[in-house]
This record gives sequence, structure tokens and C-alpha cells, in this order.
Amino acid sequence: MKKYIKVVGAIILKNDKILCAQRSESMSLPLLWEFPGGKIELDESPEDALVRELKEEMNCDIEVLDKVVTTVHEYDFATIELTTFYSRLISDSINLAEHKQIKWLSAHELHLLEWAPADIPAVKKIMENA
Ligand SMILES: Nc1nc2c([nH]c(=O)n2[C@H]2C[C@H](O)[C@@H](COP(=O)(O)OP(=O)(O)OP(=O)(O)O)O2)c(=O)[nH]1
Repeated sequence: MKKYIKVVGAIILKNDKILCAQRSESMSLPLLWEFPGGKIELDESPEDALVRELKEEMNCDIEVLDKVVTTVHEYDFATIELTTFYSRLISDSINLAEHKQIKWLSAHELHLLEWAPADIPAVKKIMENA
């Protein structure tokens, strides 16, 4: 049976812009855009996973705010359950450990990027909320 993986993503807002992260060539779903985050480990809350992943991937501290949406997407390699949370950046700087680049875009610009398929419903929801 296909693996079912629970993933969290942070929708980080700063000055009405949203942090968008491009996956690197060496990651799965190469060069697609996503919300930074990753897999929830056993016995970890979604919020704790998000704080840990942002520290690992971008060396920054965040405060996790309201949940946006949970959606399920079936890729050929796994089924991904993606839960997104609005988050606030506490650190002054970001250092990319894994991603190719980041962009700060307003909600109405999000459609300009090529998003990982699992992210499309969250992107739509953010655009509706804006
Ligand atoms: N972090 C993140 N992953 C996403 C998003 N959308 C989406 O389809 N994914 C997929 C890509 C991966 O298959 C999976 C998460 O894997 P990951 O590689 O980011 O997580 P991780 O750091 O915990 O994984 P690992 O490389 O340590 O095994 O979910 C998203 O918005 N954010």
C-alpha cells in the first residue's frame, strides 16, 4: 500500500507578504514551490513539527498561529496529508539549508508560481482569505 505521510507547512506572513520556498533540484518534487515544513514525527504535535522543521530548514524561529486547512493529495510515491498554519517569523534572518530560493509574495501573486500539487487548495484558500 502507498505510504500515508502527514506533513505540515508554514504560511509565514511579514508585511502582508507570504514566504514561498522553492524545493531544490535534489529534493522530491524538484523546483516546485511549497510552504516550508516537513513530516510530522511520531509523538510530535503538528505545531512542534513545524517549529522543528523551520529551525532545521531555515535556521529560524517561528510562532505557529491559526490552522488554514488540511488536504490530502495522492502522488505516485505517497499520499501526502498537508496541514498548513499561518505563522509569524520571530527571527530577524533566514538561512536556507535545503531550499533553492525563497520569494516573498502577496496573496494575489501566489498563482504566479508553480506549486507542489498538494499545495494548490491551501494556496486557493489563502487567496480567498486575503
Ligand atoms: N514541507 C512541505 N512538503 C510538501 C509540501 N507540499 C508537498 O507536496 N510536500 C511534500 C514533499 C515531500 O514529499 C513531503 C515532505 O517532505 P520533506 O522532504 O519536506 O520533509 P522532511 O524534511 O521531513 O523529509 P526528509 O527529507 O527528512 O525525509 O511532502 C509543502 O508545502 N511543504
